[in-house]
Amino acid sequence: MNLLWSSTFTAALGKLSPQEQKQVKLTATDLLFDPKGNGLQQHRVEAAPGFWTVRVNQDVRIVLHKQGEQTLLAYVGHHNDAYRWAERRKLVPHERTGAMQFVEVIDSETDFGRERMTCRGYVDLPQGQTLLLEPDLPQRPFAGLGEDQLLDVGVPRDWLGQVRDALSTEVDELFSHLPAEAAEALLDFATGGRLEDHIAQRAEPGADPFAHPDAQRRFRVLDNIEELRAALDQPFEQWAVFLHPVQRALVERAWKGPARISGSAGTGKTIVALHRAAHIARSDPAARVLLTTFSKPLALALERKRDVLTAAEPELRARIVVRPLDQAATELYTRAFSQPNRATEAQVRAAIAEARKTGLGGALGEAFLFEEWTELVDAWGVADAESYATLPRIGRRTRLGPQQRAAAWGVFAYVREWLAQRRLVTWAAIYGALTDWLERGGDLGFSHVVVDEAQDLSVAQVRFLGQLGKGRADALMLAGDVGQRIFHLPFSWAKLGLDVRGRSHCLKVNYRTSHQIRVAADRLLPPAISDMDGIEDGRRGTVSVFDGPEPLVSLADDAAGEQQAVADWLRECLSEGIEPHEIALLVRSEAQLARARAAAKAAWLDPYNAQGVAVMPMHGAKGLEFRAVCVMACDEDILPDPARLAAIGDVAELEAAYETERHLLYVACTRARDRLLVSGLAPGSEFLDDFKP
Ligand SMILES: Nc1ncnc2c1ncn2[C@@H]1O[C@H](COP(=O)(O)OP(=O)(O)OP(=O)(O)O)[C@@H](O)[C@H]1O
Repeated sequence: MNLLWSSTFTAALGKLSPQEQKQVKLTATDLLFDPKGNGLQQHRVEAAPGFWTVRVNQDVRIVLHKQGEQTLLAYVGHHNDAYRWAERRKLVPHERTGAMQFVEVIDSETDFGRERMTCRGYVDLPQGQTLLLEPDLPQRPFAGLGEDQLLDVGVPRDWLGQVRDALSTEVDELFSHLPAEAAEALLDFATGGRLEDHIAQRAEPGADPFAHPDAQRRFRVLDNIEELRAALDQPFEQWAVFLHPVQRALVERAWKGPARISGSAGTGKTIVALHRAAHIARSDPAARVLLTTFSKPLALALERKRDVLTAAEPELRARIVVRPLDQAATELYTRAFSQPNRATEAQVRAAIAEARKTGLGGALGEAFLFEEWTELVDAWGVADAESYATLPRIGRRTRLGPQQRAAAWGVFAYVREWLAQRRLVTWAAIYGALTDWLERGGDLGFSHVVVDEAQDLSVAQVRFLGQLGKGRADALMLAGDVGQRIFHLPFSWAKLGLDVRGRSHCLKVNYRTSHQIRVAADRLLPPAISDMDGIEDGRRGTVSVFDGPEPLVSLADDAAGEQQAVADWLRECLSEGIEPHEIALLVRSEAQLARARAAAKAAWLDPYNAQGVAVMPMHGAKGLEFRAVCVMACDEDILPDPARLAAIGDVAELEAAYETERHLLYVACTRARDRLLVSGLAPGSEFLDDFKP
């Protein structure tokens, strides 16, 4: 017998109480041992051929679909709900694509279409008459689409009429009844995209309908008891089991060099990175994979996800090592050389200041010299005046004449000496030494490296990774979004030896953020952003898989007013069942944290209850997600941060720094799944003009 698992079962299991979930797990495990279910009470669902129910307890039933030797865990719910679910579904391969689908039976009495004509095109006049507002009259966005076009993207034949008839006010409701591939295609079309971009792969005659890429995003074969246990233990982690066909293709692809996965926030780049690491380890028993990112909290989050993904494969887990990149580099450096004594940024700044006090550096400012040191001299390991004089100043915009370079070198030589006397090494020096060491044949200890949040790599890290990627065709994969670069100014990867041109792929389905929040956040950025190597990441054509309320912008006259507005919003979130730990208050920097804490406190009578809410600067929220987010203190003189702009030593970099501030607001807003409030003091940050429709 083959036991299959469906994403609808996962979603339904998550809605039951913990006690009921436990009982469901026991019954499901019994099924694997006793597939015929002889010891279990099973009943055919008369009105739905192929469907059966299995008794879990007095009230709860698992819905199975049986076909030959195949048993599919389809749904689970309370008695009447379970039967109703089964009675309204068919499990059939799509006639055009061949992908197995649950097709909903259309029931016009109780289902889709019933609310029609109570739509927004009408308003009530005071005297009780109704006026038709022509401009807002709902359209039928899919009326002009032909049968072939709809079948090509996976719309079931039964639903062709409903799709063509649907009014623009009904499409959200419509999508919730359609298979995901069809809903995504239609949503993209309704928001200006092309249906042709979503034509589904057609299965070969006789092919297994469950093996079709679109079927694999909702059905999974369970091979053994460990897999079933792992799936039941982590029932809500859909991402661990059901990949989008595009995600799966990228995970399993063979590359001819370093590859990059891009896509706007929430499109599953991290998920692809994780599955890629697991795929490599699975397909090559000798592989040892380093899965890395830039910060400790993000690495911890990756580690937790790795454990979920490899729960049934402990051997695999041991060969996927998760580390922040700096930690991995430190361990490698210690092994190759000795324990590094690392120089802090403050020490380097102090050395520069000292050099200038001795009269070095001419008219060049400290901020400029620090950037020149960090981005260029230190990053490239420049060791003498001659090399500096002829070094192409990649990524630096202000031109320096020979005399200015000579003056600057005086300072850098001083800093090098200052660090050497104290036996201090900078991060760039650590990465530089490792780059040279790799070039000389040093053994990394990993056969493959997968990097998440790659848009925030430093120059020295990119050089190191470039060297590492030269070894084998698919040794390196990077995931990142240039629109979320918040720590460094842009620079060319290719010029540093890391060339992903022709191997860069953009994900377009957003799993995290509601359609409404994503659309508003996308307005903060240009529709397409090119990196310094000319690779363009388009945001157009991205679709979200669910809807939610419109994001709100609230500008108050004073801090007390903002506090009140945010506290009201927090209470509203709680009244909707959102837990405190599912909410975040984000601010530009540490200095505004007190404003956020005051708002959290004001929302609760008992301030200790406020502790569950995450309050942090925007930078710290990178890679995280929450059901509800309030981005606070978006004041005119806080965002963009005037201190950061003032610290830019090279005026030619100002625009890039300004864009980075904009990215930061984008990152903060896209942490929200369902609800987003952006607040501040009037007139508010200039970026908010773009955020509003
Ligand atoms: N195939 C999938 N099925 C279900 N959920 C998914 C899938 N892929 C991604 N997700 C979910 O979507 C959310 C965003 O995914 P992820 O963090 O990988 O996106 P990202 O592109 O890395 O985002 P960011 O750029 O903001 O870091 C997560 O909650 C993740 O579990």
